[in-house]
Amino acid sequence: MARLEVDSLTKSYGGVRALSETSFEVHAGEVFGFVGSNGSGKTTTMRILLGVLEPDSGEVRWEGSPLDREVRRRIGYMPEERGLYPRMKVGDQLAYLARLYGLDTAAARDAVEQWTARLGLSERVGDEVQKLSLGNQQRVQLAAALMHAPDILVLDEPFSGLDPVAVELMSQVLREEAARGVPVLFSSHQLDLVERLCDRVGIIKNGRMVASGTLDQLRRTEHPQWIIDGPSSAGWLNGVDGVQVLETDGARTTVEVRRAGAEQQVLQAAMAAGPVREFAPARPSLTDLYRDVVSTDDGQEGEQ
Ligand SMILES: Nc1ncnc2c1ncn2[C@@H]1O[C@H](COP(=O)(O)OP(=O)(O)OP(=O)(O)O)[C@@H](O)[C@H]1O
Repeated sequence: MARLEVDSLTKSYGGVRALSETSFEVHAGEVFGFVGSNGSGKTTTMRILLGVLEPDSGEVRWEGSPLDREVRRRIGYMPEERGLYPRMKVGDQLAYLARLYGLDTAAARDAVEQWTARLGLSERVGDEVQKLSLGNQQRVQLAAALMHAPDILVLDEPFSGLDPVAVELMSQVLREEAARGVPVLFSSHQLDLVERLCDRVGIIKNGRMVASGTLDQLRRTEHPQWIIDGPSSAGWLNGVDGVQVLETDGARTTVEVRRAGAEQQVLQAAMAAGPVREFAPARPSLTDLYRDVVSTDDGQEGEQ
């Protein structure tokens, strides 16, 4: 299957190490969410993908071969610093970019019409970009990335600052592009949105990819969590070894099980103390998983 492979990228800016052996893959037809704190290396990775920045070592491959100029022309990119000409009209701007990507005049006109309609910009085609709201400028930026029906989509924080309707529209468009077979890579700090939209997620910390996979793969941690809705105060747990209480809220208790099979003893202890209404594995959200992964002290803090 076609895939975009980011293989062991390392990059420093002077003395600042931005990326350390960062690796991950985005498969054709999947939406991949790239998350990490400010300054963790997402934009640097994307710029290397685009070829505007050279890595110190490592490479990026598409269908098994290093990315060359031809493949890079087939990438649709939405940069973090939105690169539109403020005084140019929306339609002219998009047509101009489409021509740069090699479309002829008629194909460029069709692409402008198609994408301005799809992104709710038909009424704005004749307006100068600078007269649009920031959210609408972002829609134009997405249209610009899609003009040439790209083979790969790379979007740096495409959702930041969008209202819920625009978020929904952009999410649909990204899913449609993935359904067309395009690998879609985007960065975001909106973890609930990433959880809803993505097939797989990569978490980067201090320039290192510290976790990647589907949500279920990320949830399969060494220490599963269980929720018990039953006897209150969790005092009944005293005496069960290999279990840590993470949260207790009256009758509802969440525990982390650190010894294989200990959850059965948790259940027995709970039932011995009173009626149990629910006993189930917890499904941590991406926000929970992210907090765990990012707060783990891996000794890399401050590494140069
Ligand atoms: N042009 C540059 N010169 C020097 N340092 C840089 C430059 N660009 C990025 N950095 C540093 O590299 C590290 C990674 O930055 P990068 O912009 O890739 O992070 P990011 O994950 O995209 O952050 P954000 O979520 O804030 O956009 C940071 O420490 C940043 O300060």
